[in-house]
Amino acid sequence: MSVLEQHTTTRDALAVEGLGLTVAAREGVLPLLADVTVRVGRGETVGLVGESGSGKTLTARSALGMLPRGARATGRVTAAGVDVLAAGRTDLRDLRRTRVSMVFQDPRAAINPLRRVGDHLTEGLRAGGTPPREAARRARDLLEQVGIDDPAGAMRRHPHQFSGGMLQRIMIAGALSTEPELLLADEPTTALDVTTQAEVVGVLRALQRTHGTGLLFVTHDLDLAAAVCDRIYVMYAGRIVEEADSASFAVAPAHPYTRALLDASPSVHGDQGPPRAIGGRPRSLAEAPSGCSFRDRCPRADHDCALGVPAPRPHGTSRVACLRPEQVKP
Ligand SMILES: Nc1ncnc2c1ncn2[C@@H]1O[C@H](COP(=O)(O)OP(=O)(O)OP(=O)(O)O)[C@@H](O)[C@H]1O
Repeated sequence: MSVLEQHTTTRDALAVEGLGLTVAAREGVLPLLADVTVRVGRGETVGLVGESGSGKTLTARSALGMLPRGARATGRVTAAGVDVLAAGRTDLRDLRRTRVSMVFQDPRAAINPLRRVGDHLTEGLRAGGTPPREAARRARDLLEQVGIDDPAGAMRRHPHQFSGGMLQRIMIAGALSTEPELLLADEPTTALDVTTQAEVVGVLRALQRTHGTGLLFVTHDLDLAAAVCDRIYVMYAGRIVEEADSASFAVAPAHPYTRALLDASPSVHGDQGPPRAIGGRPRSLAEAPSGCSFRDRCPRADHDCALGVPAPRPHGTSRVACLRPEQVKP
């Protein structure tokens, strides 16, 4: 059986199970991710949040088999039914072309400026065997769905003729053109102003729901994650430290790191006074202390936290990797 055929109707759009990632560096083997487990159901929106360098992008890219050069991976990554870490080049190419798409932070960096928008939008479909006329019709439909006026005219224009927000809408249309099972959106609105951000997120969510696509939404913006996602994973130093549904995430964070992130966020923490920056600086997995990686920045840490990496365990409606979780509010 080909790896492309290893699917059932009930499987998740994405299952990252115990993913570990290392790269060879001058100073030796450098760990980047450890025991990362992330699941995205079909049609579900799942957030991946954490400070810069926590491993969000590496985790998202693993779904496409886009690992850093020379990286060694352990664990299992199944995206749209494909065993990504075991898949060969052809299977990975097919996966990226039709079943899993990605929207990046900066649309201008992700589109060829010399090609017309229509060529960009139809290439995935044409590569999958859709006749050119049909591909063009589907692309115009999608442009209409993402709110682009005069879709036929837009198809003939070049990227520089659109604003950043409009171009990101076009990228979203392109990413969903092949009706993928999974969409990876890595900080898709960070480069946009706040009003445009809200519009683009609205478009993304509406289309994702219509198409039943699983969405992994990578962001450092907790407000946005809480507003957009069904469930949220919190990453710190290359590990998942908490998994929560978005309703309990903001009101009852379980991991002290999640609490600290919320306290540092301008508005999620509501009426608890001005934002408080997290003391110390974020660690990479390689430089994290032994035991719990967050313990040198954690107000609740004690000597037990140095003894080993806490295993994730249920806590209220969340799962948390902490020996001293926050009190869950009733
Ligand atoms: N090819 C590589 N070689 C060595 N280290 C790497 C490589 N790629 C990423 N890293 C390191 O792995 C860690 C996680 O990187 P990643 O890009 O996933 O973080 P992130 O959470 O997405 O951060 P940001 O929000 O800044 O994009 C960082 O410390 C980064 O420097």
